[in-house]
Amino acid sequence: MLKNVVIVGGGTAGWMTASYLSSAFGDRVSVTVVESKRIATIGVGEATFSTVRHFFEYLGLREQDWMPHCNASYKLGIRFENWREKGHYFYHPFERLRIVDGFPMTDWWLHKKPSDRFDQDVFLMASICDAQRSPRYLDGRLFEQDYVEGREPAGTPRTTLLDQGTQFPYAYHFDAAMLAKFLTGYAKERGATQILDDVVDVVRDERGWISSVRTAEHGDVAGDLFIDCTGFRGLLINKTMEEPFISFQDTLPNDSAVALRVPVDMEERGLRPCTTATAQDAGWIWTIPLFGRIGTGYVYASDYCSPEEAERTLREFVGPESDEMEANHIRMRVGRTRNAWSGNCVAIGLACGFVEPLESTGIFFIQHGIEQLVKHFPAQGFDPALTDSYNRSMADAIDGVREFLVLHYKAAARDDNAYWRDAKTRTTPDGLQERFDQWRSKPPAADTIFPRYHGFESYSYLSILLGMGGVPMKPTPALALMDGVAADKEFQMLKDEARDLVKRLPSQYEYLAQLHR
Ligand SMILES: Cc1cc2nc3c(=O)[nH]c(=O)nc-3n(C[C@H](O)[C@H](O)[C@H](O)COP(=O)(O)OP(=O)(O)OC[C@H]3O[C@@H](n4cnc5c(N)ncnc54)[C@H](O)[C@@H]3O)c2cc1C
Ligand SMILES: N[C@H](Cc1c[nH]c2cc(Cl)ccc12)C(=O)O
Repeated sequence: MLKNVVIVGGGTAGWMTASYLSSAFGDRVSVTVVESKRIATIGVGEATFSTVRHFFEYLGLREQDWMPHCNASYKLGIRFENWREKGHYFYHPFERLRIVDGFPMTDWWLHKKPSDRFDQDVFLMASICDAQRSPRYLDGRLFEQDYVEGREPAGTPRTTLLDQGTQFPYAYHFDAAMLAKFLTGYAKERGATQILDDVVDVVRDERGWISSVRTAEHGDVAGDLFIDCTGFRGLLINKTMEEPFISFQDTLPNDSAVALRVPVDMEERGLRPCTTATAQDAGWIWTIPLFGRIGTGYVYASDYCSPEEAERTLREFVGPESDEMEANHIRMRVGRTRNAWSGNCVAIGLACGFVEPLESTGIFFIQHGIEQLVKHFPAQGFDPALTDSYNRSMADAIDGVREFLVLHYKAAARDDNAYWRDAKTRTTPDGLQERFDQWRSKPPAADTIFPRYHGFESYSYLSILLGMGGVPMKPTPALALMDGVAADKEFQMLKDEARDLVKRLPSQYEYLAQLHR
């Protein structure tokens, strides 16, 4: 059996991988992380998917075990601002749609139009986010009793439902560097070895597979399986194994970012329980509220905006609190490595692939890559069928998210400059235009979205299409022939429940202040 795993890279990908493998295999597999002291991690990556809770559960970690160490807060969804026109906003929440008489509430919304805020009419989360409420009561109970959480107390045999479509009502925001540090401790306590050194060369055998990585001061580090977590560099998978990188630049032009970390007085400002994506002249600005500061950054297309202009725009957006803060300029490699697994080398994290963080998918790709690696873990012989299956799963997840992100720009009603007008006519990934044309007549459903697992369900597509406002959606004809009484009752119930929850739930600041105490 395969015994020695060597991970190169100590960012979020490196230490998430080391933690998970140490937790999965214990001392039956040796895990070594080689990370440079000289090369910085990307320094961003702070909002997640709701399925990240399976990662922490698999490690036997409860929220109170890790959140206080990472300035973590809750994310009930994403608030998209100014994508339709200035002043307009809507939410894409972690909340499935209720079904009435066989149709999702968005279909009934298109038919009855109870108000101009579809998100407030069909989701509870929109009101909870607007009121900056916590998803948990001060005694820790979750607002939505339907969610049976903690089925297995931490530490017993774990289940990971990542690809079985659990829908938990929230995700997290956390400080990426603090999480990597926390997971370093977790992994080392469970036997992982950390070597702080630069990999300066890679030794390959006669097959071209990696036999060891050569470090500057600690000699050669041999292994059976090598995990490339070196970020955009792709030191092992691209540079050594020569796996080509497929650029998505033709369909997703945002290739740059400038980020700031800004301390804020949360007691005074409050703590919105969601990520905000505010459209700009050449991209969009993220605002991620952590406990004690905000993470913010402008993701933009360098064809339409210079780094200096982007930094000016970001500082103006944030205001005087940003004056003393140093900006972190980032060039993004958008696309994916053709095969994440080649020979005895597997790329996880930015080395595997990346699309702009509009739907917080970077850490989702890492988690998916790790979970799939355990599911496809090789025997000594490395069965090519396992490698092929792994590569298909990773390619589908990244290609599916790419298509979903392109949809955001095609569906955005904004057309007030070349950047937003070009977004409507730019090349689309194969298959999207046909699906797009279908959705004009019949709203997206499970069988008409990207067909393979990529983390999103049809309600996410409906949220974006209805929120962005650029694609007129027709009501479903059948609803005009039905009495609709049950739908009216459901709209009223949603309104009553939302009002009641806003009244009863604590503010997110109140809940987190207690948790971080
Ligand atoms: C602007 C931006 C915003 C983002 N926002 C989000 C978000 O909100 N949500 C989300 O899920 N994802 C987000 N992401 C993606 C997320 O940041 C990454 O997925 C995550 O940080 C993983 O990075 P990594 O560990 O793969 O690479 P990195 O953080 O770049 O780490 C690379 C590691 O490799 C080491 N290394 C490199 N070369 C060598 C060498 N020769 N020898 C030894 N060590 C070496 C470095 O020292 C470092 O430790 C964002 C990305 C960008 C660019
Ligand atoms: N796997 C789903 C993906 C998902 C569902 N709703 C949202 C909302 C936002 Cl803001 C990001 C991702 C998703 C999940 O994580 O629940």
